[in-house]
Amino acid sequence: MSTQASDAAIATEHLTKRYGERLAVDALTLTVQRGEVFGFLGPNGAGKTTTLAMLLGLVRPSAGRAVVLGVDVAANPVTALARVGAMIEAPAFYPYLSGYDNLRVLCRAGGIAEPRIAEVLEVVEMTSRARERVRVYSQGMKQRLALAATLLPDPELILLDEPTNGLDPAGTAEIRQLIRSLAARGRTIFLCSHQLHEVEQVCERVAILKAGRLLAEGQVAALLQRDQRLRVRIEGDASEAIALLKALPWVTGVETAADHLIVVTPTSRAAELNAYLAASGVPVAELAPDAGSLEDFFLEVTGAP
Ligand SMILES: Nc1ncnc2c1ncn2[C@@H]1O[C@H](COP(=O)(O)OP(=O)(O)OP(=O)(O)O)[C@@H](O)[C@H]1O
Repeated sequence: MSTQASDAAIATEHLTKRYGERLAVDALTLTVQRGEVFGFLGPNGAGKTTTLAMLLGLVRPSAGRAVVLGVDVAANPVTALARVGAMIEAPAFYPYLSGYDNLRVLCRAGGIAEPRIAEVLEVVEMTSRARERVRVYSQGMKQRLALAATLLPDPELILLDEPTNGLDPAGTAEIRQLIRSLAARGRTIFLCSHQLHEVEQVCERVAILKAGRLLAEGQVAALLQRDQRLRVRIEGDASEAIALLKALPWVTGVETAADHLIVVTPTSRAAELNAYLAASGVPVAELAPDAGSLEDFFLEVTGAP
């Protein structure tokens, strides 16, 4: 194992899971650095849950391996997972007990000292509602309590599978804020989600999986080439502008969108491009970096409709 892999929060090497003929995860090699918020994306059936299950030692890989916080999961599951917390399914709490008492049950089962409960309730901002029965909690409050339960043993690495499932926009924003605050406290977050907009807002890096295979991995900004695309709006007919732009050696592409052009060029060229078009008699009505969305990129690489 390389030094880089042993320092990483998660390092998988050719991690593979085969169910009979079906390759659920196909030689996945992935590194998540400590302290990162990493997004793990893919359409239904891509292999995300199977990967999570292998990271948690719940499913045995057919080949390859998973190293979590420097420890091989298959060889030393107890050591590897001691500092890992996971929120995988909709949480099951006792509805007739308070949030606090539910956490107390978990503390007893896990040998965790009770003062820790107040700390995690504070983190998820549930202190004021902790004495109420879970039965009266909203979905968002239940999710926050689930996150509090995940945080009880003070995990260094937190795996979250669709943590905002079933939440309204306000609940989603709260969880997003929580993820940010956990990252600010130095935790590593591995976030599986279909909510591309959400992933884009909290993750520095993402990996996109389809049919078990890694299609793309990298910094969100780099994948979206945010520094490489300018959005240019020309009043009226744009054909002359297109011809002029295509003639420039530092423009590598011009795409026509609904009411504007996307010019593939370093965004640092914006002023130069503006001056060039104006000098050629084509005034520019609007010029801005093009913020492509992760959703567009996702659909592009996964080939979804
Ligand atoms: N226990 C199993 N036995 C057989 N096939 C399985 C098993 N678990 C998963 N699969 C198959 O492996 C593939 C990957 O499934 P997985 O649940 O990991 O995908 P996913 O990305 O989590 O999808 P979703 O977003 O729908 O949860 C799918 O084709 C699935 O049918």
